[in-house]
Amino acid sequence: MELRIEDLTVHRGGRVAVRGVAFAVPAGARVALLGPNGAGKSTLLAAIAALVPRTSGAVLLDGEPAHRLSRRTLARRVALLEQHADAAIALTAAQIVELGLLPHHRGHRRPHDAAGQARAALASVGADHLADRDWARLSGGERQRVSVARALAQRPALLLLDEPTNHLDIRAQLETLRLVRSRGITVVAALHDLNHAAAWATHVAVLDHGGLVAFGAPGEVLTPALIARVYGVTATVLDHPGDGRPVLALDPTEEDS
Ligand SMILES: Nc1ncnc2c1ncn2[C@@H]1O[C@H](COP(=O)(O)OP(=O)(O)OP(=O)(O)O)[C@@H](O)[C@H]1O
Repeated sequence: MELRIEDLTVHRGGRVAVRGVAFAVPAGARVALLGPNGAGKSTLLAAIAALVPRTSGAVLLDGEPAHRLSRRTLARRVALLEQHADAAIALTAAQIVELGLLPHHRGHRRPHDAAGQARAALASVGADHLADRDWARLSGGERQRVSVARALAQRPALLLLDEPTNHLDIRAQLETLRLVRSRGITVVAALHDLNHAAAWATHVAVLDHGGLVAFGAPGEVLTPALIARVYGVTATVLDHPGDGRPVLALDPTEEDS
């Protein structure tokens, strides 16, 4: 799905959280959404999914304004993995994943192979062993894997991920990013790890105080000057000895250390 964001402004709690953001990516792009805490990443993701109202501007999904689509149509096309999953739900992991199939139900009928689809989605994130466990009793990382499975079970054309590697061990982080890449769908992921962004994304969008301060290919955007300006961190960009992709070595700047 092609994603186009036009001059998008969003208020939260009476303050501007996203300010005049505009960028466009073709179908199949992987966008790493970067920026310090409070920069507006979660708000932008929620606004793309039309879960928070826009103040002005537009989100176009394959050219159609998202705010004109019905909830059900949106849910069939766009999945959002939120940052903080609600733990207080009395369902098993498999039942949580089945919730991802809801937009594809016909009327009130659940697909006949819903359980199989849920198990397959769990298996794809290496979490089939969790299927019958209580969601509320899973560890943070286990819950994160199940949430990714639920989002994939939704079969979206646009996948929005808010810190998808949160709580995951390093292997699970890399596998999760590889898994969503293998789907070939458009993905926008808020990330804090600049090296994950450099290795995984086709495009990088950097937010600061709600505004878009840089957008482009990772190698063009993730410069020491940009990283110092936005994060107050000294970066040295190295070439990965294997494939030459940029690898960032990071240190706090003098005044922040
Ligand atoms: N529900 C809300 N009500 C009021 N203000 C909010 C709400 N959610 C976010 N904000 C404010 O909007 C701004 C952007 O927050 P947002 O969560 O989008 O940032 P973020 O880049 O995702 O941050 P983080 O990296 O810490 O998750 C912040 O100033 C935040 O305090």
